[in-house]
Amino acid sequence: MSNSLIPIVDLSPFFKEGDEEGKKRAKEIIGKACSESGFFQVKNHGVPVDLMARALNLSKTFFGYPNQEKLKSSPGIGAPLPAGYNTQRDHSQDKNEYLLVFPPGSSFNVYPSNPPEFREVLDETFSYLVKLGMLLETTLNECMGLPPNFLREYNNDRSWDFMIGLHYFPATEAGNNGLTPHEDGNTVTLVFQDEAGLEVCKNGEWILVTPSEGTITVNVGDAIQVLSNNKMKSSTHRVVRPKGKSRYSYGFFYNLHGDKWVEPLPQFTTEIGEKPKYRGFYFKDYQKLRMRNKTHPPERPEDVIHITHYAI
Ligand SMILES: O=C(O)CCC(=O)C(=O)O
Ligand SMILES: [Fe+2]
Repeated sequence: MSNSLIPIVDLSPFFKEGDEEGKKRAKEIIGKACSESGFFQVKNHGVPVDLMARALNLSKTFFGYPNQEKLKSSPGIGAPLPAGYNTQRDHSQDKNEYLLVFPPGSSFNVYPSNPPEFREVLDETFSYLVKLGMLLETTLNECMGLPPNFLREYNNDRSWDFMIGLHYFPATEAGNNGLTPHEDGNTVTLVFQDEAGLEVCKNGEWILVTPSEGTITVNVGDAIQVLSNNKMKSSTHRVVRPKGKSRYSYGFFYNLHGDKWVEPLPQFTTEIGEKPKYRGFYFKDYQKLRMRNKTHPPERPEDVIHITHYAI
């Protein structure tokens, strides 16, 4: 396993005037990656590298606290997803604990009060990742050949974006699963990690994403796959826990507001004479079904809800 199959895209041309050639090159790599595996990495992405390192270090400190302290930030009710500190149920195959936050200022958020600077760093990291999500969405818009700003205008409400700080327990004799193979439901996910463990499926093979400082991995989610009628691929990935050490990561989910209607766009169906491969749905219904997979894991794996639930 190696990650030479996962392209690393230099985004610096998007942060300076004039480098049209550099932008074009980056877009070509991104377009190809999104239509093949739905997965690539980015560097020079505008998110300060030292901020990413601080966020990882602070989450290490937080998850190292006794449960009593962590449980002080247990989720309230009413949010689309449980904001705050969460553990997996004992029988869950996913062996991690996590802290979930919505955008800075969201009334759903339940921040830990310790370590004291954690809240500010979470908010700052979130704000940078939103900007990166927007840049990648604009790039995808172009790769998909959509009218300028189409995705930006469709996905114009940022209140359902969320970020999770994850702590995976070290692998044991009993198993090394961290997260079972899955696709993300949203539009675009950004991940950074301190230890290897994230693997992506390409042509039926699992490829390890080796962490390198300052690099962010990007994967396309189900919403883009549906809108593009499968032109873009929602990446299948999993997390394998390393032996003898904990693993920390952040996942940022550039999302859709729950009231958005998701269905294959005419550009990928009627306008080119192709049948839609999915029926339409409200995003909140899909997100709820996916959350239920976690809170009430079905006994039979075939009963876990995936995007195929809406396939025609
Ligand atoms: O922890 C990671 O590296 C990936 C997390 C992930 O895939 C997810 O939360 O959906
Ligand atoms: Fe994921």
